[in-house]
Amino acid sequence: MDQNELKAQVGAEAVKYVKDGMIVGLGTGSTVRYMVDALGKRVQEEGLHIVGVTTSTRTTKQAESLGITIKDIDDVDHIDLCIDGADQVDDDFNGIKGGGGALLWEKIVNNASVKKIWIVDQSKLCHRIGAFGVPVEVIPFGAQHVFNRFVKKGYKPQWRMTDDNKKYRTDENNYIIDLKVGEIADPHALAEDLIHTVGVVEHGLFLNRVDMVIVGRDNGPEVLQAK
Ligand SMILES: O=C[C@H](O)[C@H](O)[C@H](O)COP(=O)(O)O
Repeated sequence: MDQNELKAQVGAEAVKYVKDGMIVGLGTGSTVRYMVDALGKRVQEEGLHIVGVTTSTRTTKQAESLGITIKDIDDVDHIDLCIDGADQVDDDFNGIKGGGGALLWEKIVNNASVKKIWIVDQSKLCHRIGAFGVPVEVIPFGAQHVFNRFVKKGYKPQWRMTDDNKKYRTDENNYIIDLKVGEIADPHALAEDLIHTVGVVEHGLFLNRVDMVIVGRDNGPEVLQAK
């Protein structure tokens, strides 16, 4: 199976966990896109009643176009189930997210969710996260100083750029700096350091934040439960 088929496979598998009446957190990314399509199909064909809370304007647009009711996160008091993608997941279920720039809203939705599922194709699994750069969302004011600080710390920062060579802007109009740190020996220590850096809004290290990972494999989806 090619990567897109694996993404479609886990997208279809994940929506089986959505039950009538649920408030569902909808992640962002190319894998989630398949999941939202599959969820839209259930809404249209089975009359499934759910409310979605999205993690990006992209996902809002897609979900609404499929007839999924969307509410603002502050108009719900909790989210029953969040289904999101990830860029890397390690043996301890630590993840890196934010390859699509949605890490801030994703972490807020993750925080408000009772149950959390990630959907990934098999290429995303690793022993230690870090080969995929860690995205860090920073406010524009003084962002170059934050960048310079990361250089001094040896975090090998790179500005996230758009195709037309402008600094990428998130849904909150912030910048993203990707840290090309390589395999991370202590992700908790790095997370602590990043979140205490003035100017940093959030980072893409998602540690102890998932209950189940559905992995797309050639012989069918594999469900991994967090210990
Ligand atoms: O900001 C984007 C999200 O964290 C995505 O869930 C993550 O980057 C994985 O995306 P994809 O399914 O496209 O690989």
